Amino acid sequence: MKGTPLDPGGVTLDNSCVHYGDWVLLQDRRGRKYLFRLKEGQSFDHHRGSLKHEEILRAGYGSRITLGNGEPFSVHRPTLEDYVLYMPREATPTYPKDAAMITFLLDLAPGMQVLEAGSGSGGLTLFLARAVGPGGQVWSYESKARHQERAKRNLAAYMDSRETWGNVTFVLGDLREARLEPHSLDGVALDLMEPWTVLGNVVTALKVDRSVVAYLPNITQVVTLLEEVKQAGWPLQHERTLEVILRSWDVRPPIAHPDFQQVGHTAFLTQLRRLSG
Ligand SMILES: C[S@@+](CC[C@H](N)C(=O)[O-])C[C@H]1O[C@@H](n2cnc3c(N)ncnc32)[C@H](O)[C@@H]1O
Repeated sequence: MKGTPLDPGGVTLDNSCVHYGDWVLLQDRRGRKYLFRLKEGQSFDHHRGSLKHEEILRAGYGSRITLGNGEPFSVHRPTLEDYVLYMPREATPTYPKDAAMITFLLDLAPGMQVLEAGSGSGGLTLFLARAVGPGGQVWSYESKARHQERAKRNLAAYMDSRETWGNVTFVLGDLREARLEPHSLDGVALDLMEPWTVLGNVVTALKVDRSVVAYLPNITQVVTLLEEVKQAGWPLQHERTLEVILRSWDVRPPIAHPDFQQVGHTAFLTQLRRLSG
């Protein structure tokens, strides 16, 4: 219907349409995923046969397609989770379940200003950029040029085939030495080994009552972080430390049980909230 939320512009929205240059995710019947971009004249090669990119383009997103030997694949537009899990990396990206929870703990909304360090491979950057939207801003600090380059390329490649958000500023440098405007940030996400070394610089830039979330693989890091906060006397209140436990199931009746292979531990998320003191 014209003018409804389903068709805001009065035009038919076709979500299945794929173009050369777009990202495509092929999924086999066991759930294995293959991420690549469609290129004219190229083929997708699998140990059971190959598929011309042209055939995938004609089939479109949301379709089923078969290899010459009958092996079925479904064709999808990769989600942000797919993209971050399968994109090239220098540093290990924040795991998507944790990146999603970080945007939630920071209570990010369109138009907000958020800072992160380090950029790494740009995984968390993408989640933050999507949460604050085109009217917001992500300041992404990274001390290693090689990592920053990878993050920039991953971001550009993701945006390429989509609307450009234009809301990420990459800064090459150590966050400890950054000159940040006081009370300018709605949130800070730290995915680095020693977050307590940058907190002193970040705390004054954070607006009162807003949060810093640190992503820490080891509980010993969480303990050190909380000790350092206490010792330094920063006006930060420990809100909570949590793990995001994701347990997938294999449901193909009569089979129905948790998957035998699971993602075990990734990291702890520690949320600290800025007080006015
Ligand atoms: C685990 S990676 C971050 C991964 C990133 N969150 C992602 O999703 O791709 C940690 C990064 O922090 C950077 N780093 C460590 N200490 C830093 C500091 N003081 N200032 C800026 N970057 C820092 C490292 O060089 C590394 O690239």
